[in-house]
Amino acid sequence: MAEKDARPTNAEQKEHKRRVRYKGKYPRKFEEKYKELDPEKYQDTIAHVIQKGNTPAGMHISIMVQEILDFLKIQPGETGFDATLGYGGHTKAMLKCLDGKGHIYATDVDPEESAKTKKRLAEQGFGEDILTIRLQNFCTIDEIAKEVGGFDFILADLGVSSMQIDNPKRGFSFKVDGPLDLRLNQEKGLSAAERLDTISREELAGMLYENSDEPYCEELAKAITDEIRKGHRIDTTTKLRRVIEQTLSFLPENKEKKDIVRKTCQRTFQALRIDVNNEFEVLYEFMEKLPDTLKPGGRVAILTFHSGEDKLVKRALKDGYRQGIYSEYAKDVIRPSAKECAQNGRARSTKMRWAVKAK
Ligand SMILES: C[S@@+](CC[C@H](N)C(=O)[O-])C[C@H]1O[C@@H](n2cnc3c(N)ncnc32)[C@H](O)[C@@H]1O
Repeated sequence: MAEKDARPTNAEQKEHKRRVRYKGKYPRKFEEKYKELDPEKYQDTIAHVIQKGNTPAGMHISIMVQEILDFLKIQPGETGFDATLGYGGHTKAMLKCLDGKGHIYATDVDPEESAKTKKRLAEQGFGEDILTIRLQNFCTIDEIAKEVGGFDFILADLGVSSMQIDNPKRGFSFKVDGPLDLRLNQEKGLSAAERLDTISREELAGMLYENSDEPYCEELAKAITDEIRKGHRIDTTTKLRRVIEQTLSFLPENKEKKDIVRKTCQRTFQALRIDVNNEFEVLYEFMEKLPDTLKPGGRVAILTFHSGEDKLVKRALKDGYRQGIYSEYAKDVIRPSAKECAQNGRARSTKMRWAVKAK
């Protein structure tokens, strides 16, 4: 049998209206990812994105959850502290161990994300009877501990959440264009762009070296401060990335160059983020106060994401052990499994350390 002619007839052609331009199956912009931005409502889409090894927009996949729970051994009736609430994934896992008895106090400095997490957890049955969320820096842990009589367990999952990294308005990622902000709380302090406005070449080189071990710190500091002195403000993520690319243009054109540029961008953004949020200062203060906030036999687990953080945590726990404050501490770091790293690329740089307060 001959196939029917699929071409349109003259009449059909006359009626033909121009189709609306096909925008593509997937939203390109962060704000258009409506399904992912409301993850609890679109569970299938979210499961699919996670299964492909990606983190859905507006969500954070908690790292080393089982390893943390195995170490903390949370019992119903205990009182805990989650220093870094974020999306609340770890908080929720720890709350489940309480089985309705006990309490968790959680802090975060991000007003935008912590409000969303508070609402989400309350809707899932974790209201103020069992969970208290404070918009506070974790270095104020001593104030909360004093109020509640100390903690049986503490978790700190340092750094930034995926929601913060993925939101272009926050300026954490060099991969998308946005204001060069990098503050965990955009309502307080100077943005990274404002910090660069007045920084000297020497101070910037020192910041890049101290915060990220940046090998091209001198070249980058010169290029960035020269650009600003010429009146070209570096106030977007793209502008900073371009200066970095230009500074490294002397590198031979080979397959390693792309990787070097990417890593230099990562380190530069990290150094600025550490600086504008005083990350080392507050972590140091937290580690100093930590022993007095733990009850005898209390457990603490800390996840770090770069060598500066890890060194600081390791030293504080080791010193505490030597002084007899901790009865045990992690002499070696615990790493996420290969399976977890394959499923969540953001887990690859994670190191977990722990300690137990002497009785
Ligand atoms: C890696 S995320 C935590 C993710 C969380 N554990 C989860 O499972 O969803 C780190 C969070 O800590 C917060 N944060 C970073 N430094 C902080 C500080 N000094 N005080 C309080 N919160 C802080 C960030 O705003 C971010 O939300």
